[in-house]
Amino acid sequence: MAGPIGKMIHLSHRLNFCLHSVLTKSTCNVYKFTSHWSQQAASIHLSTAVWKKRKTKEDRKKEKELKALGVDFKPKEKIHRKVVNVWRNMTLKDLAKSMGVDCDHLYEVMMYVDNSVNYDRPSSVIYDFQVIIDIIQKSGMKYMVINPTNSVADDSNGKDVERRYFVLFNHLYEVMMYVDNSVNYDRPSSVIYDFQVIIDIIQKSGMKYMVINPTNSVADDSNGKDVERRPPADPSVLMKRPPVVTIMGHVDHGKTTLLDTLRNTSVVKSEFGGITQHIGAFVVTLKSGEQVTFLDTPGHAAFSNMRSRGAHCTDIVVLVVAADDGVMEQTVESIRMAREAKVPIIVAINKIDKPAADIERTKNMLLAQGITVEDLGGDIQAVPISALTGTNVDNLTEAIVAQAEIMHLKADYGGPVEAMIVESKFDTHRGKLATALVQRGTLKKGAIVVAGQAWAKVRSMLCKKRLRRKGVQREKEYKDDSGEPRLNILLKGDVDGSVEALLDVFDTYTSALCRLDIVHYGVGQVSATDVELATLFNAIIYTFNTTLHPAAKTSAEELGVTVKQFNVIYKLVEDVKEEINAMLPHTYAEEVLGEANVLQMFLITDGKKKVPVAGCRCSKGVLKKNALFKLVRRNEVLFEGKLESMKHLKEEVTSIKKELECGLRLEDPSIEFEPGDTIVCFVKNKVPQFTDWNPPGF
Ligand SMILES: Nc1nc2c(ncn2[C@@H]2O[C@H](COP(=O)(O)OP(=O)(O)OP(=O)(O)O)[C@@H](O)[C@H]2O)c(=O)[nH]1
Repeated sequence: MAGPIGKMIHLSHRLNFCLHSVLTKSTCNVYKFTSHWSQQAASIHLSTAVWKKRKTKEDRKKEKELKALGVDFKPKEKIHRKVVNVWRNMTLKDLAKSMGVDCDHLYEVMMYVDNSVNYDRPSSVIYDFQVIIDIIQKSGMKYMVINPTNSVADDSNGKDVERRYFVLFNHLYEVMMYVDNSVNYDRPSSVIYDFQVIIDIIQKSGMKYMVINPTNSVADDSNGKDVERRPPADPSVLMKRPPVVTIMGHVDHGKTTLLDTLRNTSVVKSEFGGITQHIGAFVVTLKSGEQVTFLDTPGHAAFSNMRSRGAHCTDIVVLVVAADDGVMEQTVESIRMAREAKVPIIVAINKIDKPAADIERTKNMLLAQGITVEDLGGDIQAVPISALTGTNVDNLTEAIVAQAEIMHLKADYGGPVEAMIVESKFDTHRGKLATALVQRGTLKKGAIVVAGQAWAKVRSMLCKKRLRRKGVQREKEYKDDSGEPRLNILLKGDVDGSVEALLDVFDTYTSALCRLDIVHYGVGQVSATDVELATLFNAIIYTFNTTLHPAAKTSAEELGVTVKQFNVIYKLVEDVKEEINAMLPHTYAEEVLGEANVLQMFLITDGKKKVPVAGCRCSKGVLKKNALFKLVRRNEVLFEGKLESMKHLKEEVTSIKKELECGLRLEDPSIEFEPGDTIVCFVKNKVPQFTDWNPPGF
C-alpha cells in the first residue's frame, strides 16, 4: 500500500480514538489527498519518472525486421520529467492522457493494483486517490504529492466536507482490510478501542508514528519499561574522582566555620588553585590539582537522610571536635553514624587557638570512643586546626587527599547520569532546583532526569556563590565590627544572568582598605525581608533592572535603608566604587605656607617660669599663627605642633609676612632653639582615598 511515506503522526495515549480523530491526528497525507481531491486540479509531480514505453506499431515493425536479422529489439527507454494533473472524479481516460500513456496501459497496470472497483471502461471514474497513486507507481513512475497550499490555490473554503470524508474513510476502510482486528469499524464514528489497530493503520499507510505523553508532549518510547540503573561499569572505563567529604561534629564545634574557611581560603588567600561553588556542595581544587568535594550541609540530618535513602554518597567524614570541649554527645553520635555507613573518619581537632584547648585530652576522649588516632598507635588521622584563623586547615585537606588515595576512588564519567539529590527547593523565580551529586556519567543541559516519581528536563546548571556565613554566626560577625571599613551590599537582579555577572564583578574585589561583602543576593523584586536583612547587616540594597515591592519600599523608608536602583551594570559598579571610596578614611597632605630662620633664642618670663622664644625672620611665604609648625635642625624635625604665641615687636599678631621679624613661642616650652634652625609653617589638608579596585571591563 503506497502512502505518504515517512509521515510522522503524533498520537496521544488515549485508547478510545474514533476513526475521525485518527484522521484528524494523522494531519495527514490522507487529508492532503482529499484536499487535492476537493480541488479542481491537484498536482502529482513525476520526478525522474522512468518507464518502458509500450511498443508502438512502428516498434513492432522494427522488432520484426531486426528479429529476421537475428538482432534483439530494445525499445528506447525514455526519461520523463513532467507534472501530471489529476482532478476529482477523473476518468481512466483522463489519467492516461495526463500520464502520456494509453488506456490499454492502465488496464494492464490495474491488474496489479489493489482495488475493489472494476474500472473497465475509459469513462470509469476513479474515486479512490490511492488507486491513482498505485497506477503511477506500478507504471514504474515516481510521484510526489505537492502541498496544495504551496503549489495550488486552495479555494475549497471548507466546502466539500462530505466528499473529503468519503475519500478519507475509504482510505481507512481499505487499509483496515490489511489490519488484524476483530472489530468491524464500518462507520466514521466507530471508536477504535485497540491502540494497536491505530498503529497498524498508520504503518500500513506507510507512515511513521510517535506516541506522545498527552500532558507534556515528550516522546515516550519506553514501551512501558521503567528507567533502570546501568549495570556496573567495566573497570577499564573508570577514572579517578574527587572524594566527597561530609563535615560532622557536635553543635558549635566549628563545622560551619571550617566550611567557610575551606571555601574562603581558596579564594582570598589563594592557598588553593581555585574553587567551584555550588549550592549544597562545593569543590576545592588544591594547588597540586587534586580536588575535594565538600557537602556543605553540616549536621546529621543531611547525612542520615542520605543514609536512609540507602545512599553512600560520602566517602570521608571529617569529625570536628573542639579542643576545649572535647568529645560531646553529638561527637559520639557522629562517630556512630560514620561507623554504620562504613565511612572512614578524619578528626579535625578544632579551636586550638583557644587558651583552654587541650589536644591530648581530646585525643584520649576519642580513644574512649574507639577512635584511636595515629599518635596513640591507631590509624585514624587527627589534624589539630583552628577553623577560625585557618591554622593547619591545609594540612587537613592534605590528610583528606591522602585518605582518598588509599581508597582508590574511581567513577565512570561516560553515559547517562546517575546522581544523588543532596538538596532540593522551590525558587519562585527559577522554579524547582535540586543540588545533585553526580555519581556516574556526565550531567548535561537538556537531559531528562528521573527521581522517585518525579521527572524533569535539566534546564540549566548553576555554579553558585554562597554567602560566606549564615545565621547567628553571620549576624555576630557583622555586629562585632571592629571599625574596619566595610561595605555591605544586598543585591537583587532581574534574572540569574545579571546577578551572576555582578557577583563575578564583585569577586574581583581584593582591596585591603575596605571590605566588600555581599550579604545576600537574589533574583526578583526587593521584598520586605530583603529590607530587614539589609537593616540587620547595615547593607545598601542595590537593584539591577528590578523594582521594590510596595511593602519593601515602605519598610525601607521607615528603617532608613538605602536602596539604589540601576539599569546599567557599569553605573551600578561605579556607584559601588563611590560607596567604597566614601568609606575609606582620608589621608592628609602637608601644604607649606611659609618658613622662618631662627636668628637667636631668648627666654621670657611666664609666671614663675622662663620659656624659650625664637627670634626669627620670615624667609618664605607667610607664617600663620593658627597653622602648624615644625622645628627643623639639620634635617631633623625636633617639634611638630602648634604655637603658643606669635609676636611682632611687642604685639601679638596672627600672621607674619616675608622679611618681617617675629618672636615665636611653641606650645611645648621644653624645646629650645639654636640660631640656624628652620621653622616651617604648614597646614594639613584632607585628601580623600580612592579604591584601587578596577574590575576588568569597567
Ligand atoms: N576560637 C575559635 N573559635 C572557633 C573556631 N571555630 C569555630 N569557632 C567559633 O565557634 C562558634 C561556633 O562555630 P560554628 O562554625 O558555628 O559551629 P558549628 O559546629 O557549625 O555549629 P552548629 O552549626 O550550630 O552545629 C563560632 O562562634 C565560631 O566563631 C576556632 O578554630 N577557634
